[in-house]
Amino acid sequence: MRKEYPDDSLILHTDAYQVNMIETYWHDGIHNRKAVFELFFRKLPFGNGYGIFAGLERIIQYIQDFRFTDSDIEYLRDEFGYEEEFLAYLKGLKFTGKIRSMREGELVFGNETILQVDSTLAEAQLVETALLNIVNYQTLIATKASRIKQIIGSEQAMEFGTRRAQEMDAAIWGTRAAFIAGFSSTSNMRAGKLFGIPASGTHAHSMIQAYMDDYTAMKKYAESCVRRKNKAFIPLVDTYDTLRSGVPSAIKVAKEFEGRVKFDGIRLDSGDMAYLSKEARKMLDDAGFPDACIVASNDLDEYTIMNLKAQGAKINVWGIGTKLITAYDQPALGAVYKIVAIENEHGEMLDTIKISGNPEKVTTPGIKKLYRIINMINQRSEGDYIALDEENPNDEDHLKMFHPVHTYISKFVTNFEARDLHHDIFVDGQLVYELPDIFEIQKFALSNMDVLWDEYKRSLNPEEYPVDLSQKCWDNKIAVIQKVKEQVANLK
Ligand SMILES: Nc1ncnc2c1ncn2[C@@H]1O[C@H](COP(=O)(O)OP(=O)(O)OP(=O)(O)O)[C@@H](O)[C@H]1O
Ligand SMILES: O=P(O)(O)OC[C@H]1O[C@H](OP(=O)(O)OP(=O)(O)O)[C@H](O)[C@@H]1O
Ligand SMILES: O=C(O)c1cccnc1
Repeated sequence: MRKEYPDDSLILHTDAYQVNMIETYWHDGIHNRKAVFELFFRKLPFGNGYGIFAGLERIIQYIQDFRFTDSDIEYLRDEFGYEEEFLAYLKGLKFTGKIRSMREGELVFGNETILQVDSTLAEAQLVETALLNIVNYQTLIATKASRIKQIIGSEQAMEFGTRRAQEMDAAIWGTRAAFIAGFSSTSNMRAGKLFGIPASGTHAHSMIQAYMDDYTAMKKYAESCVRRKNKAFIPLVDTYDTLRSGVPSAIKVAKEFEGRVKFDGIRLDSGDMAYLSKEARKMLDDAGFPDACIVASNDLDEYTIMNLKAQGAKINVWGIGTKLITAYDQPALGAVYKIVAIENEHGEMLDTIKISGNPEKVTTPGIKKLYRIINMINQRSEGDYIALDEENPNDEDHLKMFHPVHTYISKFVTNFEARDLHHDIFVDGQLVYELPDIFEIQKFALSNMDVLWDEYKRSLNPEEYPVDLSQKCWDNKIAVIQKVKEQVANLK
């Protein structure tokens, strides 16, 4: 019979190759050398012009819990036969290094570092898989949610996706990511409990079916709303016949319960939602409920919403599930985690590079900083600027920005502020960052949109936002490439 182990830590939420590599380093005695890794993606998802970073809260939890439990060690011993001495080393392992990261809700673009891990080689390597797992999913969903929110504008977006999410973790962290990007609520009560996101909802068709008719069900539901704190009454009107039975019953019950429930509106979940919403709007207005909203749901995404708006649909609250929470049109973000510097046997840090036949896949060596160059006249961003650690663009009074591949595309920027986008999260293994509450993170994410020109925000064919290398960073990259080439040429 298979031996069972308790699920009591996340440290083995990693690829087996990470542990194999660490064993290699440990045996060779280089596991405690300093190493710096950077996490970034190359291409924005959904053809969008910007991304929204999410995932830091879970990363903090993960790093704080970063240790091998007895059962982890037992599993490694039983299944892989690692040496006892190595297992003893693992047992004592904790995260001792530094993590710098963007704040959640930050705007992020291709080929720029979201997060930098500066620690021992072993520690920095071991966290790779989990960090990518967290950032790839949450950033993808935050970006999808932001795309949808851009189309919705100031109207409310409710997150309804839990039942369709790729399992429970995805539902919880996905809905949090959606809230960061500007959604107003979650249907998931656990997410409400854990993160403080407003949890709210309407009801399902099953309730109408259980009572066999719209009016009876809505009346019973209204009675229940009276007993609840917020008194919100939003009946679903499309179970039998939206305009003949659903909306009239909703109006009748709302009148009967006037003053006792808050008739926030009705929900439409099928049929021609442009037509039905316009007709329902007239009926609600004529009945004296001009403030009652029309909530729409059913396979919505930014495209359908845009289309409904173009048809003049009278929808003012949008319930969005499947297509958001599963990132339906692009189910993965390709963030990677690359080593950029490593300590040698003399204690010096050496820059490292990964060369590829594909120029886009050549990494940028060296420990770097990332700045957003804000034009102080219009408060808009001129682009992002990757500089070597020792550089500070704020010391310059005019900054040359040039395309990192097509270098002849360049501009000089004056009267700017270079904002360092990375913040210390862990220093010497200790958490030094206080995570803002979820409302502050959302506020930050929404305010970031103001620094972007509209050209980067449109959902179709946005302009490419500049992510440039400083001259020194670019020169360093070329020099390291040259060095590697010479090294390879000298091989016999
Ligand atoms: N006026 C409209 N213009 C564009 N798309 C619409 C319009 N009305 C509804 N839709 C979208 O069309 C799709 C199909 O709607 P429909 O009501 O036929 O759903 P369904 O899935 O067949 O119904 P049900 O959920 O009851 O099974 C949904 O994604 C819906 O959001
Ligand atoms: O379509 P989504 O964007 O994923 O939004 C969530 C959907 O989940 C519910 O449907 P479901 O068929 O599960 O149940 P119901 O219609 O009977 O409530 C709800 O009515 C929405 O249509
Ligand atoms: O509250 C709702 O209306 C709701 C919640 C989850 C999924 N569909 C609808």
